[in-house]
Amino acid sequence: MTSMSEEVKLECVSLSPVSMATDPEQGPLCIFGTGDLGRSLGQRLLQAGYKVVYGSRRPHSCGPLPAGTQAMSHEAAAKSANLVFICVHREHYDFLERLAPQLVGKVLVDVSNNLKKNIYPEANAEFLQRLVPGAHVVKAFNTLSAWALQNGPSDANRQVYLCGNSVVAKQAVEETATKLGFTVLDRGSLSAARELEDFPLQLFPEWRLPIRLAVGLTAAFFFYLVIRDIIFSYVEQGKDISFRIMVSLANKVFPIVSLILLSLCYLPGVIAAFLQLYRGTKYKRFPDWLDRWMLCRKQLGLLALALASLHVLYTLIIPIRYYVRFRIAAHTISQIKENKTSEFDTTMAWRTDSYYSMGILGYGLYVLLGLSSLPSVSNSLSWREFSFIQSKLGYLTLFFCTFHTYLYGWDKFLRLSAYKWYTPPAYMLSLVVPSVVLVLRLLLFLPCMDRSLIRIRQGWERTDPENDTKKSLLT
Ligand SMILES: NC(=O)C1=CN([C@@H]2O[C@H](COP(=O)(O)OP(=O)(O)OC[C@H]3O[C@@H](n4cnc5c(N)ncnc54)[C@H](OP(=O)(O)O)[C@@H]3O)[C@@H](O)[C@H]2O)C=CC1
Ligand SMILES: [Cu+2]
Repeated sequence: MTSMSEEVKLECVSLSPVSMATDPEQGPLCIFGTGDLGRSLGQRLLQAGYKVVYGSRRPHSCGPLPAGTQAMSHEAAAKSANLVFICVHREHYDFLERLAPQLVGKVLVDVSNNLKKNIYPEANAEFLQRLVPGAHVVKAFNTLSAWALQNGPSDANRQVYLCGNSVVAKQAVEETATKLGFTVLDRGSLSAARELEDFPLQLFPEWRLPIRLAVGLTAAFFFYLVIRDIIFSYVEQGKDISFRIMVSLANKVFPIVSLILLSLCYLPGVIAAFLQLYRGTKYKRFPDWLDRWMLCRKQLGLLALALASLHVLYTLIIPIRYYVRFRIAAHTISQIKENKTSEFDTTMAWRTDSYYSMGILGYGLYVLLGLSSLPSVSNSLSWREFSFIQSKLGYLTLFFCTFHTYLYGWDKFLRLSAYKWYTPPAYMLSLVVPSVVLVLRLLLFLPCMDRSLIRIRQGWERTDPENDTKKSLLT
C-alpha cells in the first residue's frame, strides 16, 4: 500500500507543470504574513540575493517592511512566485482555502509552531496540505526563532529540519535554506511534520541524550557497587556496611561515570577520523547517529565536569568522616598497645602522591575545558585557540584522568580477592572506553595515519586505482 501511494506521489511530482527553481536570478519568493517572522525571513532572503514579495491582508498599511520588498494582495503575490512561505499562525489558515486555485503546483513552506502539544488532531502542515491539496507543502524553518533567522546561523541554530511529500519541492526549500547558510536535515514525508512541530516545545533538547546517559550510567554503577560492596560483605562476611552508600559509594560512582562521559566526548571524533581515513574523503556525510553524538559533546563534557567536581568535594571530606577518624584512631591505639610501628612504605608514598597529582592536574584541565566551552569565553578565542584547548588539552585531560584511575587500581587486578563473585571491580569497567579512545588516538598520531588525515581534511580525495592509472596514462 505504502509503495503505491509513494508512486502516486512521485508521479504527481514529475507531472507538476511549474518549475520550482528558487534561483535568486529567477522570480521572487513570496511571504504570506508581514509579522515578526515574515519580516525577519524577508530581510535574510534579501541579503542572500533573493527578490521578495509579501502577500498581506493590508498591503498598503502593513507597517515597515525590509527595504526593496513589495507588499501586495495574497492573490497577486501568489501569482508572482513559485515558492510561498506561510508566515501566519495556523489559527488564520482559513483564507488559504479560498486561494487554493492560485496555489496549485506551488511550494508552500509551513513554518508554524504551536504553543502546546496535541492541541490539534493533525499537524499544521498536514492541515495546510488539506486546505490546498494542489500545492506541495514542505514543513521547514519552524525550529528557528525569528531572531536566529534574521541573524543567520549560529552554533546552536545551524540546522533546518524539513519534511514533505514532494522530493522536488523539498529540494527547492533545501536550496533556499542552504543559500541562507543553514544545513538541512531531511526528516522524510509530511507525516513527520508533527514531530518537527513538537520539537521547539522541548526543553533543553540537546541535553536530553547526555542526561539520560549520565543518569543511566549512574544508576547502573550504583546498583553494581551496592551488590559488590554492600550485599557481598553482608552475605559473605556477615558485616553491615550499608552506611558506605552515602559517601564511599557515591565517591566511586561519580568519578567512574565522569570518566566514561569524558571519554564519550572524544570517542566520536576518533570514530569520525577513522571513517574519513577509511572512506578516503571528507566530503561524505557522517551517519546520523554520529552527527547527533558529535552535537552533544559539549553537554557530555559539562556533565562529566559536574560529576568530577562532586568527586573532588567527596574526596576533600574524607579526613573528617567519623568512619575514617575511627579507623585511624583504632589503628594507632592498637599499634601502641602492641608496641609496634609500621614501616614507611616509599612505593606507597609514590603511588598515592602520583595518584593525587594526576587527579589534581586532570581536574584542573577539566575546569579549563569547561570554562572554554562557555560562549562568552569561546567567542573571545580564535578558532585555532579553541580547537587547541578542546582537542589537545582535552586528550591530555582524558589521559591524566585515566592514568589517575590506573594508579588507583595499581596491582589490584592481580589479586583474586578483587573479583568478588567473579565480577571485576567497577573502576576496571570505567577504564575500558577511555583506554580504547586513547589507544585509537595514539594510532592516529602515527605519521602515515596523520599525513593521510591532514591531506583528507585539506580536501584531498582518494580515487580508486583504476581511475588513477587512466589519469597517468593520459598525462
Ligand atoms: N516569531 C517566531 O520566532 C517564530 C514564528 N513561527 C511561526 O511563524 C508564523 C508567524 O509568526 P509571527 O510572525 O511571529 O506572528 P505575527 O503575529 O507577528 O504575524 C502573523 C502575521 O500573519 C498575518 N495574519 C494575521 N491574522 C491573519 C488572518 N486572519 N488572515 C491572514 N493573515 C493573517 C498578519 O500579516 P498581514 O497583516 O500582513 O496579513 C500577521 O502579521 C506562526 O505560525 C509561528 O508559529 C515559527 C518559528 C519562529
Ligand atoms: Cu579520583
